Amino acid sequence: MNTKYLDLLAQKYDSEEKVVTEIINLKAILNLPKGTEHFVSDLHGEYQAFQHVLRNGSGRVKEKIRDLFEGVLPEEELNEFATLVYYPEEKIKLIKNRFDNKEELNEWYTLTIDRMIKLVSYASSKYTRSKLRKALPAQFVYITEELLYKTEDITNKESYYKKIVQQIISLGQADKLIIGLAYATQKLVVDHLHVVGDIYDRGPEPDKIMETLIHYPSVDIQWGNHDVLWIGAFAGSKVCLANILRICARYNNLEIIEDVYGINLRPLLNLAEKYYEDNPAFRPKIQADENPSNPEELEQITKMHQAIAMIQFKLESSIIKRRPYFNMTDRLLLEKMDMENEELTIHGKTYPLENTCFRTVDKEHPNQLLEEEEQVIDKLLFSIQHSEKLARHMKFLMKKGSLYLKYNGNLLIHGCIPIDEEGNMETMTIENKEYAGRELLDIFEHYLRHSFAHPEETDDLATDMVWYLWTGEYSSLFGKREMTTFERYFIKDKATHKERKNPYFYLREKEDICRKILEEFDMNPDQGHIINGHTPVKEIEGENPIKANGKMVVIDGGFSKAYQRTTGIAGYTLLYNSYGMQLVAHKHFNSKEEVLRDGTDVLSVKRLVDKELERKKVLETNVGEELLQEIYILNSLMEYRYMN
Ligand SMILES: O=P(O)(O)OC[C@H]1O[C@](O)(COP(=O)(O)O)[C@@H](O)[C@@H]1O
Ligand SMILES: [Mn+2]
Repeated sequence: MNTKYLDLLAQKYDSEEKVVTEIINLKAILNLPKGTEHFVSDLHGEYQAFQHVLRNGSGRVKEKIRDLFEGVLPEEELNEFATLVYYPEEKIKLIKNRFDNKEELNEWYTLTIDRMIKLVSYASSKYTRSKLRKALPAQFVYITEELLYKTEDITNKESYYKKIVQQIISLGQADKLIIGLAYATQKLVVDHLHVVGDIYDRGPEPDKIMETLIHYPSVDIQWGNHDVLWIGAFAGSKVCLANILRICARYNNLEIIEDVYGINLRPLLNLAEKYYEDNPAFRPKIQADENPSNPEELEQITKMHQAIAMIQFKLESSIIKRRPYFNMTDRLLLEKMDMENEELTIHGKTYPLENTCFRTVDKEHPNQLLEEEEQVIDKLLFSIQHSEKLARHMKFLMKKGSLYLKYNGNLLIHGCIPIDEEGNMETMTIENKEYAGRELLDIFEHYLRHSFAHPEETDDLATDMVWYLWTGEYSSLFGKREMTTFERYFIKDKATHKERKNPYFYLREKEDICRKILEEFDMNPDQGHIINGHTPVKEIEGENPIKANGKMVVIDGGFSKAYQRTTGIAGYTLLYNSYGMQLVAHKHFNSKEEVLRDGTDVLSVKRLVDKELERKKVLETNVGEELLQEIYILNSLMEYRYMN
């Protein structure tokens, strides 16, 4: 091994003891049970629901509480205690209101601190002391450790500990300690978070989800089609930009653009006011439980929605033309339609067009942007590329994200692996070279990263490719033959709205197909699973999220409120701990306030995906591999520095 490197390392480990201690520490960690992985997907801006799932660890917190206190505490108190762990600040306030005097409150403090200490101690039992210490509230590490010893039954010290707790209470620190311990529990029940795509679009607060992820100790992201749309917009793709604005208008979420990311929509509004009117097809979808905006505002949004949709359709045409191998010429709908008679022929059938808004479309050159439209989209692009907050969020998406991930033997991917009816990898020719399977995904990712690194390029292949990932036939994120956005706005007949799915979506029910895909990615098909998001599992219709004899798990049950009617539940999440995998189905989440008030929890049916015969250790995980490498290096340092 390079001695320069070892010399450098010796600055950190400057004594024999330090090296030895670290080696022993790492070896000990290798033999601990593997940490719990938590998988979520398709969050779609639903920050509150996501927070809830994070805070309850998909039911892990409740499970630990049950293990400790079931039969000891009545159900109501169990629930109340669980809620305290999820939302400690708010719950403490509510509980405190209940007491008439200090004595009662102090009694509650004493009891609660004791329970919290038991819970933290139990939740940390499979981790090292050092890990526990990191999870504890910094200012209370020493005190908490003292209290934790108590649970190891040193009864003659009883009064000493009572004193500590009393001191904490009388010094006014009890709230802080309880809050700190609650968060420590949340941190301890989950070791690593995987977000299997689609953080953005439809719901109101994707930015807050991003902030949460940025501050989360251990996380990775597999990009979803909606996420790459945002990345594309930031990386210079005007058509991706038009799409994100269109979706925000459609879901009445333009605040994200204006207020959160600070993008000025005035130019778009001016254009919209000039050319568009109210139009039922472009009124935003408003959830029944949300306050509708005032009528004037709704009309403005409806107009902007049309303005940006038309810009999108025009911009798409230029890409389709300059990239013949995207194989999308049948999507050149603006030139295919008969403007005079307001008709469009698709797959040999002619349909009337309704709710049209084609005032900016020139019959001779239907794909041509008006100069005004061009100026608007340029201004918007400038503005979006100069949003500091968006830059921070997009950089994080790039840093922690990838198109697919191999992690602890499983293959995580948002959408699909494009295959044909026989289950063979589909081939796409890009610049005269053929790509399929894993190579295709790798080249997609290569282009996406290139585009991100060159935001000044707006119509090179890499930038166009990001849009292809959003909507192309062989995109591993989209997985459908075409996106029928145009038809959904302008054609009544729902048959034209259907988007034909890649055969992957029915073939993934078969074990041999899943095994083949795992092999394509050099993974062990006996051990591995494929974990997908992207397509809502319709529990209502009896669809099973566990497919292919357990080789395939689909965890999109729809955090997105807009989709809960079709799924019947509010999302699946997956847990993978040392005992195996568990799928958790979440019931509809209304609000944090409801949980706080009623102690109701969106709890969670479990189904076993897989059960390890022997408890899995850190040694057998990705982290374990890294630790082994570290041990190897430390051993080299030991020999080089201290053993001769
Ligand atoms: O429900 P909306 O807003 O019409 O969006 C539908 C579009 O969203 C998509 O389903 C993609 O979004 P998902 O990744 O969430 O499925 C497209 O296939 C479809 O055209
Ligand atoms: Mn998706």
